[in-house]
Amino acid sequence: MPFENETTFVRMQKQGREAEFHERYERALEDVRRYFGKEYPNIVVRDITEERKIKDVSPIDGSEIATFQLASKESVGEALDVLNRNYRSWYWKGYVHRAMTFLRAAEMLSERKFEFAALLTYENGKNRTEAMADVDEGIDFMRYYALNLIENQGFNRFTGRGYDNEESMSYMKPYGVFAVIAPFNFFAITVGMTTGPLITGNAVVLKPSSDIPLASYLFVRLLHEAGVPKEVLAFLSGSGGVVGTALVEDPRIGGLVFTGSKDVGMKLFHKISEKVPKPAITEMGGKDCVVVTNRANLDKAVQGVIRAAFGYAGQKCSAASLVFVQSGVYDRFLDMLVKEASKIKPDDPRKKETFLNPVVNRDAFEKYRNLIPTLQKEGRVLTGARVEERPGFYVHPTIVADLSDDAYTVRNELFLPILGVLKFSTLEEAVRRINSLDYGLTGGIFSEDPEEVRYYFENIDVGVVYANRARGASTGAMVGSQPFVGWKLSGSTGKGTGSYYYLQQFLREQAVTVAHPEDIHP
Ligand SMILES: NC(=O)c1ccc[n+]([C@@H]2O[C@H](COP(=O)([O-])OP(=O)(O)OC[C@H]3O[C@@H](n4cnc5c(N)ncnc54)[C@H](O)[C@@H]3O)[C@@H](O)[C@H]2O)c1
Ligand SMILES: N[C@@H](CCC=O)C(=O)O
Repeated sequence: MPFENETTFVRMQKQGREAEFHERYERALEDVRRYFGKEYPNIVVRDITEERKIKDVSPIDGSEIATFQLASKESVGEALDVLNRNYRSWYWKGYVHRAMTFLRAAEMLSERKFEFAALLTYENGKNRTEAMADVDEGIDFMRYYALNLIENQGFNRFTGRGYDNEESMSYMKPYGVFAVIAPFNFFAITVGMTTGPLITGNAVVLKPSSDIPLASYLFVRLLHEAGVPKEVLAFLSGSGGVVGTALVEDPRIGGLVFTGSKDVGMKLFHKISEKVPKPAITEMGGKDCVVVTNRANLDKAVQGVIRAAFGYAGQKCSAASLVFVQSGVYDRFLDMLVKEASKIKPDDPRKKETFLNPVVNRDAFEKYRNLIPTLQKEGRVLTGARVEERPGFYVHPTIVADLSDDAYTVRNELFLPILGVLKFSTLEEAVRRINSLDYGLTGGIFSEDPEEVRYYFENIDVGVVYANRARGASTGAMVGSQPFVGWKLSGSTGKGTGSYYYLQQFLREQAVTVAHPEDIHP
C-alpha cells in the first residue's frame, strides 16, 4: 500500500465537490456543539475526576466550550505505574499488529475528519481549510508511520555471525513510557507525537495543550476504540508546570517527546536527563526568514510571504516572521506587500471567506497589544498594529519595516501575525544574517536565478527550505515529502517528523546472540 497524503480540500475541489466540502463542514459546526457545556475526565484506564478544573475557551468569542481536569501528581503517579506494567505486552503484540491498529485509527479519523476540523475551529480558531489540512496531516502521520514500520520490519535486522557458532539479531525495543507534551497550534502534532512512541511499542501519557483539550480527548478515545489498550495510553489534561514537571522528574518515565516553545522545551530537555540519560525529542520554536532577491518574481513572492506570515495568524512554527529584501526591489516589494496585507481583516473563522482567524487566547491577544509600542519604536509600522474591540481575540496583520538585526522583533519568536522586513545588499550577507539567529526551522527564497537558489540551499542553516513557493514561502510541509525538522534552537534531534528517521528515535537497540554448540557450523 503506497503512502498518499489525505489533502481533503484540494481533492474535493479537483473532483468538483467544493460545495459538498463546505456543506459538510458547516453541518459539522452545528453537530459538534453536542460536545459543548460538559465536563470531561482524565483517563488512566478508568475515568478520573480531579479536584481542580480548567476551562476550554473558544478564541472566536471567548465563550466556554467545556471543562477539563487539572491533573494532580497522584494521577501522574498512577498513570506511570499502570503504563510501566503494561507496555511490554503491547510491544510483544508485534509491529504488524501495532501498525494495523494505527492504520485502522487513521481510517476512523478520516471518517470523522469534518467533525474534528469543526472542533478545531472552535478550539484553536483555525479557518475551515487550515483546520481540515491539520486533521489531514494527523491522518497522514498515522499512515506514514504505520507503513514505515512495516516496510522496515520494525527496524529489526539479522546482523550475522560474529563467530561461526553464533547467530545475532539487532532488535529495536521500546524505552517504556513516553511523556507526550503537545502544543496548541497543530492537532496533527498531538496525533504524530502520540503515534510515534505507541506504534513502536512504548506506552504514552498524553498531556494535551489546554487550548485543544477536547479534540485531543476525542482522539485518545478514538485510539482506544481502534484497539490501543487503555493500559498503554493515558490522558492527563492540566497545567504544563504541574503535569509536565511531574512526568519528566519521575524515574519511571522512559523518554519525552515535546513540541512547543524553546523556553519550556529546553527546560524539559535538561530536566529529564538530570540523573539518567533519556531520549528527549524536543521540537521548538522558529524565527523563519524568507529572502526576496532582485531576481525574484515579486507577484509570487508577495503571495508566498502573505500566506506564510499571516496564515493561521502567524501561529505556525513555520510562519514567515522576517523577510529579507534585496535593495533593488525593496521599495517596490514593500508597496505590493503592504497593499495585499491591508486588504486582510481578521474575522470569525467559521465564515467561508475568512482567511485571518483570531489568535488563540487572551494571553496571545495581550502579548500582541503589549508589543505595539516596541514595534513602533524599533521600525516603521506600515500596516496593522491594532486590535479589534469585540468579543474574541482579533488582531490585525502587521508589517514593520527597516528593522535592525539586534531588534527585539528580529531576535525573538513572536508567534503572532507580525512580519518584520529587513533590507540586504548581497545574498551572501542575507544568508550570514539569517544564520546568526538562534533558530533554524524553516525558510524560503524567491529568485528566478538557479545559481542564487543553489547558493541559498547550500549555505542556509535551516531544517526545511523552499524556493519560489507561492502557496506558502516557509509553511505547509507535507508528511512524507517534506520531513519537518528544526536545526539549532528549533529542535534537539536533527531528525524530522513525517520522516523516514522519526520512529527510530523511540527505540533502543538490543543485540541478541545465541551461541550454538561449536560443531554445528564446521
Ligand atoms: N518545531 C516544531 O515542529 C514546532 C511545531 C509546532 C509548534 N512549535 C512551537 O510551539 C510553540 C507554540 O506552542 P505553545 O504555545 O503550545 O507552546 P508552550 O511551550 O507554551 O506549550 C507547549 C506544551 O508545554 C506545556 N508546558 C508549558 N509550560 C510547561 C512547563 N513549565 N513544564 C512542562 N510543560 C509545560 C503546555 O501546557 C503545552 O502542553 C511555538 O514556540 C512554536 O514555534 C514548534
Ligand atoms: N508543519 C507545519 C508547521 C507546524 C508547526 O507549527 C508547516 O509546515 O507549516
